[in-house]
Amino acid sequence: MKEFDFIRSIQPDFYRQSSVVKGIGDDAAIVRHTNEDVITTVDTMVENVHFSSKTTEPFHIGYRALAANISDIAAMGGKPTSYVVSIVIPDSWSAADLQAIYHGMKELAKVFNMDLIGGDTVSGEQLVLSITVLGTVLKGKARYRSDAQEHDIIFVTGTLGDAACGLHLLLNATHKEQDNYRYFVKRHQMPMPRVSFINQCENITRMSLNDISDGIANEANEIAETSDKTLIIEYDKIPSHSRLADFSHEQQFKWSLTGGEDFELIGTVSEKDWELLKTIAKKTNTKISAIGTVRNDWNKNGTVWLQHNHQLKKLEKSGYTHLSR
Ligand SMILES: Nc1ncnc2c1ncn2[C@@H]1O[C@H](COP(=O)(O)OP(=O)(O)O)[C@@H](O)[C@H]1O
Ligand SMILES: Cc1ncc(C[n+]2csc(CCOP(=O)(O)OP(=O)(O)O)c2C)c(N)n1
Ligand SMILES: [Mg+2]
Ligand SMILES: [Mg+2]
Ligand SMILES: [Mg+2]
Repeated sequence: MKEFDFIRSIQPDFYRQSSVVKGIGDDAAIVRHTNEDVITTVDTMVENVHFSSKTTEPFHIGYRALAANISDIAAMGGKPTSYVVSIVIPDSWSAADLQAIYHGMKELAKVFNMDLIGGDTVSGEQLVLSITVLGTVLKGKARYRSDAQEHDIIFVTGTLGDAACGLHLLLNATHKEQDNYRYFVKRHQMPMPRVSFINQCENITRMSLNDISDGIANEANEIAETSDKTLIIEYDKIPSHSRLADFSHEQQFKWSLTGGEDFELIGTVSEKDWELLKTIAKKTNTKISAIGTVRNDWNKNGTVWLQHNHQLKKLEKSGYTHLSR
């Protein structure tokens, strides 16, 4: 397929958002927002780093790349509205595979009423998919990692370690075992960012917030550092799916703390807002768990501590990192 035919084939027939003034078809896209702050985020997925032929069908490559970006919009307390896609395509990828990648993005975009408004197409050695998502939040109402305060309750949505367990199964287990643990495999391939929950939280006066892409050991440390507070997390309170108990304690420990890619939210709220947060979670069908508290301890601020087996140990920033060599 030629570049122009490809672009024509992925061009949307209509735009859902009235904010799109110009979509695909000019030198750049134009969106117009007058009453909201605009959120912009980009994440890139690279073959054999974020996905491989063993772990993801082309459909899932598109789906989870967009999900990862939408999750960052949710982590700012916003609503995703549109996305821009940059793709590097090796010769070996068929036209049908490329359509499937876009189909994966389109399916998730439909859920959140989002529009594809532009992108870039390049040929290269390795499949790379980079997505920029735009979103909106009421003026001045964005949620920052730096807003944790003393006595806050630390919460997480959903269950942790699921996606890492799914990845482990996809890389190491038989098809039969993968079928037996379809839930975990699906959590890796088709994560669902927590947009509806966070968009119902407008009456929570203050909340620090981060999404879990690299594992809570990382994300909790980011909250502790930027808020200059001490986070105390109780390991036994970290929620996990009941079937994670089929795996070893070491695996459960590693996946739930450092596995990443669950695209759940971790945040902190004041004690007085905790009941309201639980009500919102119930209304939006969101599992929510209190996993610890925030302290202001001058000689520990900027760090996270894990209460486990009657011991309090420093939880290092030990999740997934790039450029580690
Ligand atoms: N290459 C880069 N150039 C400019 N800013 C970057 C680059 N990489 C990361 N950032 C910025 O650093 C911050 C942390 O990025 P990252 O750890 O990837 O966040 P997340 O885990 O939420 O995706 C973000 O503000 C991001 O925009
Ligand atoms: C084939 C394969 N190997 C390993 C992983 C695990 N993995 C890759 S990147 C990553 C962390 C999240 O990606 P990153 O680019 O750091 O996203 P960000 O933190 O910027 O949102 C993890 C756990 C994977 N998803 N697929
Ligand atoms: Mg990132
Ligand atoms: Mg993030
Ligand atoms: Mg990362």
